[in-house]
Amino acid sequence: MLGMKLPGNFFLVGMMGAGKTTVGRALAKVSGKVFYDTDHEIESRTGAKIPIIFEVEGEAGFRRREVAMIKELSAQKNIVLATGGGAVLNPANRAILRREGFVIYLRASVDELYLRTCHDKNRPLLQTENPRQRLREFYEIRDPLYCEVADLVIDTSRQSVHSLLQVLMKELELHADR
Ligand SMILES: Nc1ncnc2c1ncn2[C@@H]1O[C@H](COP(=O)(O)OP(=O)(O)O)[C@@H](O)[C@H]1O
Ligand SMILES: O=C(O)C1=C[C@@H](OP(=O)(O)O)[C@@H](O)[C@H](O)C1
Ligand SMILES: [Mg+2]
Repeated sequence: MLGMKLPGNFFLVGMMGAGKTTVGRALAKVSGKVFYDTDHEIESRTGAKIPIIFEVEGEAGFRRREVAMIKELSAQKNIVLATGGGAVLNPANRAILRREGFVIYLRASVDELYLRTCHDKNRPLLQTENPRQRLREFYEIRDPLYCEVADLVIDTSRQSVHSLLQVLMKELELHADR
């Protein structure tokens, strides 16, 4: 399984805490692709962390940077790209992701997403009095959008990153054979 060559780009979508960044980095390693994370690229280009960008430019400013970054990165070949959870809200992003690569939706329950994100202060949209409720509201809106763009849906609840990777590689091999 290690080092398996699979063609094209893999794009990871899903809610905050789904594991896009973590699983994406590991997937790039085993599939021999270059890893990018839109949030990390935006941070390194601006020299500012996501919460600061939200504070200075608002969510709208961040979303403008996000769509520009997705356009730029998705033009590359043979990459794994972890998107931010809100990327699918923009129809332009959905069209690009569908067109330029194989889209993997990492799904998780709201309870699990909450447990994975509640100690992290770097997600400005969850810095509210009731982050679990916020996640629930986002899930309602976004789950259909993730499904709309996905070529593959993987349930990540109660699955370790290691076992997810094995499931993922098996599924990707099957898809590559088709
Ligand atoms: N399958 C998993 N099981 C348990 N914890 C996970 C899993 N995937 C990711 N995590 C943890 O959840 C947190 C959020 O993961 P991250 O990769 O940043 O998610 P995302 O990029 O989708 O917001 C991290 O602390 C990560 O280690
Ligand atoms: O869901 C969202 O709207 C966001 C998700 C974050 O990325 P992760 O999904 O990697 O946490 C980051 O892009 C920003 O805080 C907004
Ligand atoms: Mg991430």
